[in-house]
Amino acid sequence: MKSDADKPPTPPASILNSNTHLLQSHQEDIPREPPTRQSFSTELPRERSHTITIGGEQDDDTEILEAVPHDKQIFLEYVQLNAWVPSAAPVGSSFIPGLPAISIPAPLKFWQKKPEPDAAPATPQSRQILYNIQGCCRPGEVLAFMGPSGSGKTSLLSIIGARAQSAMKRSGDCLFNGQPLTKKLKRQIGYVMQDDLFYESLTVWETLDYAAALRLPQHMSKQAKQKRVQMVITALGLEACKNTIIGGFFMKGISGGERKRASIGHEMLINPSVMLLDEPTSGLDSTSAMHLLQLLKKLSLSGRAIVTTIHQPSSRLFLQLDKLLLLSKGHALYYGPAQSCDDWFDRLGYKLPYRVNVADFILDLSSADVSREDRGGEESRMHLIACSENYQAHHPQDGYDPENTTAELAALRGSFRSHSKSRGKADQNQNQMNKGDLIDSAASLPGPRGKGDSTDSSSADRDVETGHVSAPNEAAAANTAAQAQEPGHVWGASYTAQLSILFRRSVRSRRNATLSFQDFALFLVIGVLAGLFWLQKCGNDTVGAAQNTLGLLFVEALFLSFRQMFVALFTFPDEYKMLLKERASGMYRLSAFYFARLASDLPLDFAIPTIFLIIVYFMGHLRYSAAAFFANYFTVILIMLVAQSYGLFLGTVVMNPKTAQTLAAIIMIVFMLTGGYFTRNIAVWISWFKYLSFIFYGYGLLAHIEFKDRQLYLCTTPNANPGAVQTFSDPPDPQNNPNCYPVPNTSEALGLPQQVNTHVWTPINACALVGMLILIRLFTYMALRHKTSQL
Ligand SMILES: Nc1ncnc2c1ncn2[C@@H]1O[C@H](COP(=O)(O)OP(=O)(O)OP(=O)(O)O)[C@@H](O)[C@H]1O
Repeated sequence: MKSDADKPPTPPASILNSNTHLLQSHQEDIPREPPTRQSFSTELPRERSHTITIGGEQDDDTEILEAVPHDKQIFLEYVQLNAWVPSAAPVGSSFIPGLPAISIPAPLKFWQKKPEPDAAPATPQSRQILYNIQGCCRPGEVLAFMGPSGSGKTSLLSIIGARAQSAMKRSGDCLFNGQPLTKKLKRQIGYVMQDDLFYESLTVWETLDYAAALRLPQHMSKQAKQKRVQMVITALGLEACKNTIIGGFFMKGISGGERKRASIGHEMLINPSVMLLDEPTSGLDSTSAMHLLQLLKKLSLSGRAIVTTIHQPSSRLFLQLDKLLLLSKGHALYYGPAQSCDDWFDRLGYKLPYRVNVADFILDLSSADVSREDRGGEESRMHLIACSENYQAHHPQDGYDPENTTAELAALRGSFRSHSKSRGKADQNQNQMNKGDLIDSAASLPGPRGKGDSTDSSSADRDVETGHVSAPNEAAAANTAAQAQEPGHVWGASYTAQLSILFRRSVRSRRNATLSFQDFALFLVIGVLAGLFWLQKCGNDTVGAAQNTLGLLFVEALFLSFRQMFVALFTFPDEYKMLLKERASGMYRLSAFYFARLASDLPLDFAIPTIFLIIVYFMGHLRYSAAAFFANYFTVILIMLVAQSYGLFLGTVVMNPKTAQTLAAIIMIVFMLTGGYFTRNIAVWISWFKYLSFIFYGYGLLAHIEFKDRQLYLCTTPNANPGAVQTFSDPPDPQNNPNCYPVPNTSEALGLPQQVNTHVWTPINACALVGMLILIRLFTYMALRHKTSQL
């Protein structure tokens, strides 16, 4: 029996009245009683025929999404999840991120100190960030992951949503209706990331419209898809900003909160059966956050399982949650009905202080910020973890049941009291708890051993040592079976539709970046300058003028390819995160994205250099013939495309822009030097470089176009040394000038590495460029596929 002194003081009437008012205003959403075990029955909610509406006065009649039919509802379980991340950069880390580290043979590691005999063991290569986490979320529930920063919420969510980074090793299972995640199921899951990734130049409407076109089923008409977009926009209160661009660092667009809502809308479009949200309320004011949580609650009530991480909810937000998993440094500190967590901690001796928000209190507990007379903060945290893990070993699904636990909790308390006496005071500064001790002590309690058996964790540890991510055999078999049963790969849009939508989106998303004034000015200025440098220096048939022309041809090839290669370096790194996000949602095929992205560059690839080429061609007096002009034009475009391919390839393989730029500069210099203009008699052992150089083939081709079947003349001036070449005073009409005589071999006279007057080199050069273009683009595609293969 509690004495009167133990009772909390009665709050003032004003607070009671305001709370009553609050409860009345949300009485549909806020449970009056804490959920009991019955409210988490294993039965899935029945199919509802009605559509649901968002709360709030103006939106009362707005349909958001249809209820999820019974056969599409998903029951989500995560079983014995452990995760490890690299704790330090691996020894011999890779020069090129993404490629395996180069291992240096031991005899060459001469700079390494010999290990001292008594030195401490080497730093472990991985750090465990999740420990035996388990639980479930049924359709109709909102499950929240809470915990201090770095406790593992995002990691856990990313594992459940199959978005974890490849660097993260993991063991355990995530089951969706008892099956591992298949690609088809993945399309029924909406995943809202912590970072809101969008194309900055697209408006909110365009963003959602393209997403709807790609993600919604093919049988839906365009009008139906647009209606869905409008519904989502209205439901999320984005009407006012629907025609505003998303924006980014350089262009101001919609606000952070609107961006977050657009992210949620992006996932709501597909009417998902499961929604996973990482910090959806961050950046929102408390009213918007409340509306969002109400919306999630309503979405759950129409047959969806909603799992969200949430950082520091207000008491109002906290009341919207059905279930809670409280994490502390990767351990579960509490798992069960959200509204019963204070009861759990109360029974373990950690009473919620009066007028303290329960969310704040439990975050303090998980940060080891709450202590008792007999136990410090860290010791309390470890004690609570052990109690929670032991309890979950007995009740792996639903966690704490307030109605049926008193005896077990009493046993837990008794066990820990005797355990801590025998063990002495734990080291409060210990960073990682000695899990073995505590679990063993908890395991000694009566009752069935659940999946939290410590032997499991030791086997998981073994997995990490071998670098292998374990998965139980049955799960692996079920996975194979599930994938075998999967009826085809159903994409939202057909392949051609994907190509067309992605092409249009790609062109639109770069409308601000492309054909900018700077680009136009760059080509105009460089074109005019180059034209002025070569004005009146070329244009007749003397060897001197031809040598000037060769310089111009080389600059033509070099300037455009330099620029194109360096621009292309950033193409895929810039869009990589977006690609990962969209591919993880199963929005389109990689090849559709790849071809659409490349095709969307083509109009500009042709348009931009045209200004430069026309100016240079005519000011530089290149060959006056339509055939020669177009041949020159298309050759330069081809050279540019090959340079662009090199850039795309480097950017994809390396991803780190700084490293990619360094490599690109080295490659360009080598290709330039071996291109045939600067160095003409290279030593044989190094001259093979030229066969990799697109400049070598391109320059050769341009020289063929310009000088093929043209008779050149070598001119001398009277009284000059015989054979002296006149570079600045070549006569305009060498054919009729007695001081000029025809050269028998144009290539030799010009010092060209290739014969211009044979029919062999033109097709060789053209084929080499086309072959390079195809091959490098194929390699780029393969590299991109490899980079995204974790999805
Ligand atoms: N790829 C990684 N490499 C190294 N450490 C990682 C990696 N991913 C996660 N971690 C570490 O794992 C721990 C959990 O990170 P996680 O992002 O899941 O925490 P969180 O609870 O979501 O934090 P926050 O609330 O601040 O977002 C952190 O200590 C983090 O540094």
